[in-house]
Amino acid sequence: ILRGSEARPHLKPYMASLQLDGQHVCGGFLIAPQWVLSAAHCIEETDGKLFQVLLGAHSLTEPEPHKRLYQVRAQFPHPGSNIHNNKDDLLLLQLEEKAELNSDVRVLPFQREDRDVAADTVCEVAGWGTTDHSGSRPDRLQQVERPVISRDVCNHRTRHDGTITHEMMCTDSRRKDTCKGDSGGPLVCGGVAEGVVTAGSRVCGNYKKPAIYTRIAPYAAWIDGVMASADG
Ligand SMILES: O=C(O)c1[nH]c2ccc(F)cc2c1NC(=O)[C@H]1C[C@@H]1c1ccccc1
Repeated sequence: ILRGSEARPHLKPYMASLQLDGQHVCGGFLIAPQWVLSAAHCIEETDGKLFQVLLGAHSLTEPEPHKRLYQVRAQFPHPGSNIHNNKDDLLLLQLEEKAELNSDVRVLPFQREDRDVAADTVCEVAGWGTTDHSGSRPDRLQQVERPVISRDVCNHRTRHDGTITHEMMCTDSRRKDTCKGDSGGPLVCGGVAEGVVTAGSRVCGNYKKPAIYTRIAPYAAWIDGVMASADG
């Protein structure tokens, strides 16, 4: 998160850190007791290893009352996701067991109505991603508020030039922005997850390249289907 601020500890109890060998790779969030939603690009360099999911955390390193690292039983990248573009950039992770829900670990509802969030709506996004252009990595969860920009503005040829589909949305990236390591985290508007930070490589903090999110509503049926099939 560029030019944001430290989140109030444990006030975003849905936040997850996807880790490999104890290292934060991407964000994610709890959508059900045994399920975390993130971005498919995040598995590109895991060469088949499963993530571990840290829940209940504010600091990535300090001991905290409800902090717990969960093993992942299975990972389900959206079948349409690929390394060449940002399409269908969603990843579902089934935890080895149901997360223990408490004041620091909570499910976040996601939008099921497929309707664009109005431009200028101010949403919030959080993560343990880079906080400056030298690539500093924070220990504690950061957050920032960003206004939604319309798909037409985001698709302008000087911005993302027509690559933003109906299944994507954008927020203004002038100065304050998401950045590497924030991908997979939720864009929260009015207390509901509307988008997932895309994980394709992207310049951060440049107003000419707005932040891109995968809208969640268009994928509600896919999400429900995977959870139902895997839960048995
Ligand atoms: O965050 C992303 O957009 C993104 N997209 C990817 C694609 C492949 C992939 F193998 C990884 C990623 C990845 N995450 C990262 O590189 C994370 C490791 C870097 C990081 C930044 C800040 C703080 C901690 C760790």
